[in-house]
Amino acid sequence: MAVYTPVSAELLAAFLARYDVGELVSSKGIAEGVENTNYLVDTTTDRFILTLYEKRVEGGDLPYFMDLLDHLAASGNPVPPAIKDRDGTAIQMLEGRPACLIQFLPGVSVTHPTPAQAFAAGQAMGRMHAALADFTRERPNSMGVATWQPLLEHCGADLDSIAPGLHAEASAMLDTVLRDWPSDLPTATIHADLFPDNVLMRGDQVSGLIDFYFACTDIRAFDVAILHSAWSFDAEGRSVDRAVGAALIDGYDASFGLSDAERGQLSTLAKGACLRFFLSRAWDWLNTPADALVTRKDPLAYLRRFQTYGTDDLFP
Ligand SMILES: Nc1ncnc2c1ncn2[C@@H]1O[C@H](COP(=O)(O)OP(=O)(O)OP(=O)(O)O)[C@@H](O)[C@H]1O
Ligand SMILES: N[C@@H](CCO)C(=O)O
Repeated sequence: MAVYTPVSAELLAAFLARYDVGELVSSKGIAEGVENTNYLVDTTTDRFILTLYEKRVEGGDLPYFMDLLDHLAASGNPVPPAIKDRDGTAIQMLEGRPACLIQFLPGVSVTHPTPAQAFAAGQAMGRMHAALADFTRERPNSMGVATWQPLLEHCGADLDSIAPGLHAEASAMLDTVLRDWPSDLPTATIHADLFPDNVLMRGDQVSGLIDFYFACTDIRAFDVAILHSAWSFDAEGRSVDRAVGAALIDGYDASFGLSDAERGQLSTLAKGACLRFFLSRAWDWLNTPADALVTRKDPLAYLRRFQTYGTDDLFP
């Protein structure tokens, strides 16, 4: 369960008193997620998500994320803007962490996406990219290609405690990706973490896109590659569902589209996506505090995906 920072009922009730949202009825730590502390909060008027920003989210980046959400919401994308208190402030401090009260969106995250759901997710990403074409703010990717070598070095030989020989294998993965990484593809604002658990669905329709805290300026097609690597494998990364993968790309093409140059680099971008999530998971595996209520995610699930992108042509 991702609750790094416990919030008492008394403190939460006092926090909510800043807003016109009624009084606290109940709150519950949310099991999903590894990055931030999230509570589901019910008041006498509505349901909300309370997020306390933890390790990888810098407080100084929050105004960028809030502007991005406001921009997407204004253009009809199903994203949850932060609620403003009576003074018009969205970004607060709670238990020493930056915190926001966020609109709750209905829907569920799918665990085993169908091609129809994958099409809808690809289409939703395309609509998001279309809406972001005139979003002018920029943020470097804090988990982008330039960070992978230092992160690998920080993990160091400890990687071998996860699996024997893992440090050497990860170094070889990095060499491959850095050798092939494209430098001439269009950059734009991307979500950079659009996993199935960050897409809320009702049936085959997308009802919410959440968790924009890795959003940044990077190669736009990298977002599509991240989507592909996250959606078209089983959780352990052992088997790939080509129909789901193809549906993601078809959905994206239906609402935005890839150029031939972007399409030709998807395999390299997908390997980069695997390396990024392998490294963040490996770092967390080695460094998660013993008392954190969080379920660590398996880094090897992304090593296996990387291997599959290396052997199979998943973007014919
Ligand atoms: N606005 C929202 N509406 C409904 N549910 C939400 C909302 N925001 C978050 N959630 C729920 O909380 C869970 C965790 O949120 P989120 O994905 O933002 O956490 P995280 O720790 O940043 O996760 P991740 O590991 O994906 O980076 C989601 O899977 C979803 O169930
Ligand atoms: N979505 C990521 C967590 C964010 O870094 C993962 O599943 O590893």
